[in-house]
Amino acid sequence: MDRIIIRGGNRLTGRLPISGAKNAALTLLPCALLTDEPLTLSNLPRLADVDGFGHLLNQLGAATTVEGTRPDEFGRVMTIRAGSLTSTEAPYDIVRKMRASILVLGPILARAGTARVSLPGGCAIGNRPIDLHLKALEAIGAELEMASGYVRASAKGGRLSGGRYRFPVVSVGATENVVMAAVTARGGSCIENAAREPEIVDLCRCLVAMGARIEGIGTETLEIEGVDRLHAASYSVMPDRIEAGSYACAAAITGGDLTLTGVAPDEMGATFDALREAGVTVEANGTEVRVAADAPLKPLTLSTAPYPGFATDMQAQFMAMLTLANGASVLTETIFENRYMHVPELARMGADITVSGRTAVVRGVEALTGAPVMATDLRASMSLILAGLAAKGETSVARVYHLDRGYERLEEKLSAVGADIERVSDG
Ligand SMILES: CC(=O)N[C@H]1[C@@H](OP(=O)(O)OP(=O)(O)OC[C@H]2O[C@@H](n3ccc(=O)[nH]c3=O)[C@H](O)[C@@H]2O)O[C@H](CO)[C@@H](O)[C@@H]1O
Ligand SMILES: C=C(OP(=O)(O)O)C(=O)O
Repeated sequence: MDRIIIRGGNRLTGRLPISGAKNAALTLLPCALLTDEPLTLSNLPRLADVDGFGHLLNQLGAATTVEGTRPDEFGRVMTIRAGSLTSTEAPYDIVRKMRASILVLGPILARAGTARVSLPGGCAIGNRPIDLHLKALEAIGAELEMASGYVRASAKGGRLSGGRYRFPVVSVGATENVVMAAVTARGGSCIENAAREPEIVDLCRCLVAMGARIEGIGTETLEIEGVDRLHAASYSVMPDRIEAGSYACAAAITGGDLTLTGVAPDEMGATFDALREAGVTVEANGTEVRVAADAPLKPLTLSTAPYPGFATDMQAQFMAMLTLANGASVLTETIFENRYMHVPELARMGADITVSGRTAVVRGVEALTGAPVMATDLRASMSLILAGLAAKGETSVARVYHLDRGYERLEEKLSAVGADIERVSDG
């Protein structure tokens, strides 16, 4: 198993390219199941989850071809052609490893009139139920049956009817599933209290490029007019706002000066606001953003919330950064009940953090010290990398496969801007 070794203390400077967004890629890939014509996605990040999703599409009968495989290139272009579906089932083994596979439920059901998808179950960061995915699909004409850990969905008369659904709480995944299912329904749909994350906007724009009719994109009410069929399209995946935020924290925690390239600054709202509040310089110029810090960081009070609020996917990275702030910060996690697993690992590096329920109080310390630590989930892993970059001495981060789900060529990007970081394989 691989580990990442960091000898901390280097100030990061230079230009760092941002990849395509994992969380957009994983909802754009299943769109290919909605048409028998090819969907070409560019700026796809090279990540374990994207490869895994490609394999799932293959199992369902889609052919995939990939360009851009030169080792020195970032991103890839994948063309997916789902001429016909040879299977309508997403099995437990795949869904268990990659939770985003639940996002094939809506598209398979829309395309084939029936789908059988394993229930994902819990995961390290929380329970992650899918009841809202199912209720929203029911509202647009799905009939559901639960048996042996699977959900079997079918559309009355072989095609979804469309309908109205108001989410009781905002759900990114459930909004994605129901939108993909509704675009080819017989009638119209109205989805209220829909998630407004930029990744949902990316999804809707891709579907529109494929011939879907969607009004209200980027708002909490999506009006969808079902069309008989979708067609071929080419679409470029949006920049990864969480990767950009993570490297912005890397600049801040090392007192560095990084220019992030290939960013969509308008989608970075709460992350950049919080960095500025901490005293970090954030200057956007087109698709480039300079992030620089030269004074001790100020403490923050932050609470995670759906977009445009402060993203849960940034909570762990900010916590690492705030361990070195000049005072006490208060972080509240409102989306996932168990997303503080990085806390004991950061404490092993000298951080002073107290968790009580959903709230963590982070008291800034003078310095962190390197230590062997264990990654527990994707963003928790990044928080340990950030801590390691600033710590005195050597940090060894185990279970790097979590990072490989969401950060394209992390050690290469960081060493190019001055980090002393390497990946070692223990065989
Ligand atoms: C609103 C939010 O910040 N969503 C995050 C969530 O998306 P993801 O799609 O995984 O999760 P949801 O947005 O669906 O979950 C939001 C909340 O709704 C609850 N819920 C969800 C679905 C459901 O059927 N029933 C239910 O009760 C969840 O437990 C959670 O408390 O994790 C992703 C990966 O970290 C992040 O990129 C998303 O930003
Ligand atoms: C937890 C994350 O992703 P996933 O929903 O794919 O587990 C994340 O992107 O932070």
